[in-house]
Amino acid sequence: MATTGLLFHLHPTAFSSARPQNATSRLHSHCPPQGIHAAGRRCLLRAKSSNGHPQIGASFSDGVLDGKVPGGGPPEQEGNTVSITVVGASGDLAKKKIFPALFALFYEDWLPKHFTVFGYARSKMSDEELRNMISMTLTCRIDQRENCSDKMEQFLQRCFYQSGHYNSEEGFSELDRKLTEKEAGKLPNRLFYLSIPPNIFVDVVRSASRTASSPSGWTRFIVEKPFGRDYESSGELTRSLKMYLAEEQIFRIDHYLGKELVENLSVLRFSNLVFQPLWSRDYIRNVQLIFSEDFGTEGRGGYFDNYGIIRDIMQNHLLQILALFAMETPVSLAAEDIRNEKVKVLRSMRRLKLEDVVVGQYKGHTRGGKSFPAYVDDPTVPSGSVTPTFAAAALFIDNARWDGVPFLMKAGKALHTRRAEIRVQFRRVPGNLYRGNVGTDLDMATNELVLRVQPDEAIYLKINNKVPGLGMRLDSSNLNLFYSERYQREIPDAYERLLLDAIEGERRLFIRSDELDAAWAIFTPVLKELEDKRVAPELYPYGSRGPVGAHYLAANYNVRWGDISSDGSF
Ligand SMILES: NC(=O)C1=CN([C@@H]2O[C@H](COP(=O)(O)OP(=O)(O)OC[C@H]3O[C@@H](n4cnc5c(N)ncnc54)[C@H](OP(=O)(O)O)[C@@H]3O)[C@@H](O)[C@H]2O)C=CC1
Ligand SMILES: O=C1O[C@H](COP(=O)(O)O)[C@@H](O)[C@H](O)[C@H]1O
Repeated sequence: MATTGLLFHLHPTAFSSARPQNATSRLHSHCPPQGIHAAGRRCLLRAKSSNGHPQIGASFSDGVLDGKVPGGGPPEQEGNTVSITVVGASGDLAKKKIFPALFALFYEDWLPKHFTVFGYARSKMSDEELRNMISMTLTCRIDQRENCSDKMEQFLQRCFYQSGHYNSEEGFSELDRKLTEKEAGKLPNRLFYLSIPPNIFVDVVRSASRTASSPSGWTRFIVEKPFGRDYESSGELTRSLKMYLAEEQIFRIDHYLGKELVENLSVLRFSNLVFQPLWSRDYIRNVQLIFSEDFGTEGRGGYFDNYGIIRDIMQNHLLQILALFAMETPVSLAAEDIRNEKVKVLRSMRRLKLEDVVVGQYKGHTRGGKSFPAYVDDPTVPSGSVTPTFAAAALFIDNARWDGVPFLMKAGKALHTRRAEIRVQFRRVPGNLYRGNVGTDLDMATNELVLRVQPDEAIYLKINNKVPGLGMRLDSSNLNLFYSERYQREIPDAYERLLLDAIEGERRLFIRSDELDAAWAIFTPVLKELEDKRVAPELYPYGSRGPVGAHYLAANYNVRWGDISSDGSF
């Protein structure tokens, strides 16, 4: 049995109201009266998207190649089917994220009524073996009214496997034959998820687009990062992909854009009047984008050494957040309007200079009798590597809104904590009546807005407050929005949102090629300089707070990292 040995993960918030009310019905056959689900998404019978707006730009006229409908397509209809092929199905990401996300979508009734999942890789596997492999990482949002194992079994029965080489048209022709069989005469739409190393992206796109494109529905490709290593190689990759695909068919994924708090950034900005007048150089002193992980590159050193932390995290995840944070108000919530604004702000950014960057690399460390390895201890990392596992950078946007405001980024592996957050430090209160009551360091007494992306999603605003009593003493307190307290529902994984959007043709959370060009233009010169000069990274102990150099960099711009309190602790 495929379900033998299934791991059932019980989620405490499994009884969430986010689930469609009628759990036994499917979206296609059972739409709520207004076509809106409890979770705020539109019913699949209508064109829908994760921004809750009808899709503009997902139409039959989109990027038509050879008379087909490559990346666009009609709204979901009863006679349609979607086939999702995970290329690189035997790999880490597929097992860890993609199959579990597909199952979560199925479990929550977000997938179309008729769908098929295929795994494709070189490894030899039967359908049954694929199902066994997938079942090891599926997690259930169990509610007592429903049997999780039934749902898993239903999902697994829709999963199949095709073995083949990545540059093999025969392999993909055979996949095409099996897809056609499963599609059972319905209008076929096909999504390929390229969960493979980047050096074989183009091989797969060439073979799959030639031999396994949908004959009459849409065909889309989700491409995983890295999208090149610099401006030139990224451009080369884009040109190669576009030899076989229209831009509308390419869904460049940055999974940080699928995270709940990142998705909420625009809501916070554009639907709250209180923030709108404050969102500029007039009131904001600096913005900090902070990413840290409490583990090293374990197992991924081979990949990582060719990229380093700036390419792995800053040039994509943190820069994407920055663009959403700093962009002007888009004309609408339509994908192209948002992406146009992101490109504009990215193109207004100054090229990053070497003097505005600090790099670090973790070294071995023993704590409490336990030893933690150095980055260069990883057998897949070349000895003497100077690849940074930590970086801090000061970036600037040369436009009217943000002129002179430092946007500080900090990203590192093997630090003391796992965290991702956005910190907005506001200016001092002019002529503050209470300056005598807030201490000598007036910068410490300014307001700070924090969006904690993970873990424990939260938004909080640091304010000065009177300590109750007859005296006049002020302290710094937080106005808190802790998600776990406010919303009794499980937050979906970023890959769930992004997969659903790709199925629905919603491109808002995917990276357009001109965005990518603009992002690389900011970082490429400094990356080249770091490599040409073999700049030695500052070593920091595994599990520490990272290189001291990050503090000097911030101090150059009169900034103090917000994740470190006045006594030096976090
Ligand atoms: N893992 C992660 O956490 C993350 C990964 N990514 C990106 O997602 C993609 C997939 O990542 P991941 O699953 O970790 O990758 P893997 O290294 O696990 O590779 C996926 C599959 O590709 C095949 N493969 C691996 N190396 C080669 C090679 N040199 N030539 C041909 N085929 C190969 C293997 O399948 P077989 O041998 O069966 O053909 C393997 O199972 C990458 O682009 C990665 O950068 C992005 C974010 C996070
Ligand atoms: O893209 C990547 O992201 C992960 C971190 O993702 P998260 O969702 O777990 O925060 C990172 O570990 C990896 O190095 C990088 O390639």
